Amino acid sequence: MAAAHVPALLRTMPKAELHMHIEGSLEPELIFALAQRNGVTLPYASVEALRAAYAFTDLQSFLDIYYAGASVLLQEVDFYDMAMAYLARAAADHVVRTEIFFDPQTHTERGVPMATVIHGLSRACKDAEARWGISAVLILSFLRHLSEEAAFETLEAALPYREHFVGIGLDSSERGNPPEKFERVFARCKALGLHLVAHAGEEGPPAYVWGALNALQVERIDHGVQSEQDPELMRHLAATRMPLTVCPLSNQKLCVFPDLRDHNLPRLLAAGLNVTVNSDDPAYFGGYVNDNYLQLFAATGMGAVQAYQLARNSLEATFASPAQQAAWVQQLDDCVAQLAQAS
Ligand SMILES: Nc1ncnc2[nH]cnc12
Ligand SMILES: [Zn+2]
Repeated sequence: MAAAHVPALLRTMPKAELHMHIEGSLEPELIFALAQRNGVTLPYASVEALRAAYAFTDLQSFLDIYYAGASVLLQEVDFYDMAMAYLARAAADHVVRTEIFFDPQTHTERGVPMATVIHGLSRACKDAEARWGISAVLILSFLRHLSEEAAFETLEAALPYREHFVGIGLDSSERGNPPEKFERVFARCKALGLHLVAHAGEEGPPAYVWGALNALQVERIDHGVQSEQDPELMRHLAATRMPLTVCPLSNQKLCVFPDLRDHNLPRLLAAGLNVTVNSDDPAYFGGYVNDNYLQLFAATGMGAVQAYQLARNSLEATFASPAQQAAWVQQLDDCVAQLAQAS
């Protein structure tokens, strides 16, 4: 396929998004609308002033603003509206499957009931599937700057709503909060039949990726870009085809890589790792999933072969059934064949 057709392929190919925090999809306009609806006073005078504060130096500088933004979410309809706005964008980007993180502790700590959070998000997932045909499921994420005891309490509070989420994750401040801190709660979740994923190797060392694999027994690594510092880990990730949910624009905005041109995704892919492309917190990092693909490919010069591989990896790394995955891969193959014919 000619290089000129690669952007069209990136835009239209069926893909899965496996690393997106729903609270990170809150656009400044929606933050202000929800603040007004709920009578919440924001420490920013306008949408523009809020957006101007999105100049991050590292993960923590982002998390401080991200948690402040989430403070406008109070009612079930707020969670519903936020998720529907994201799902409309994802469907427009030809996302056929999204596995959405949510951070219940960010809300329950402010007195919002677990049922309010989960019912609002879950209803949006169902309505989006009916309206746009997108398959959407939820992953409950524990905040790693809080204790394992707090994670256990959160799990207990969420279990009455077990049918509304497919797995659990681990996010927030990585440095100083190694995976081993959550070994027992992950073991309990595994026994409950939940899927397991964790952020590791975003800013933290390769030892945290090993910890997520060995102590937490995860099925995917979220980020994992620091794995490149450990050749043995690279060989292990390649040999096991462990999926890595990489987020290029996030890594650029949080200064993990100085520029998208320096991003190591092309090298990870060339080394045989099972890499996928995702948006992380699209409202804060300047783009949804197609923006991540388009900007990364423009910066690194990757082509159609890599585009196909990344989309296929994403579909096959979902928690959907093998038959469903195969049907999506067939859609991907049809899309590539159609574009090749037209070019
Ligand atoms: N990139 C990220 N890393 C860790 N926790 C997060 N929560 C939302 N986005 C995150
Ligand atoms: Zn993340």
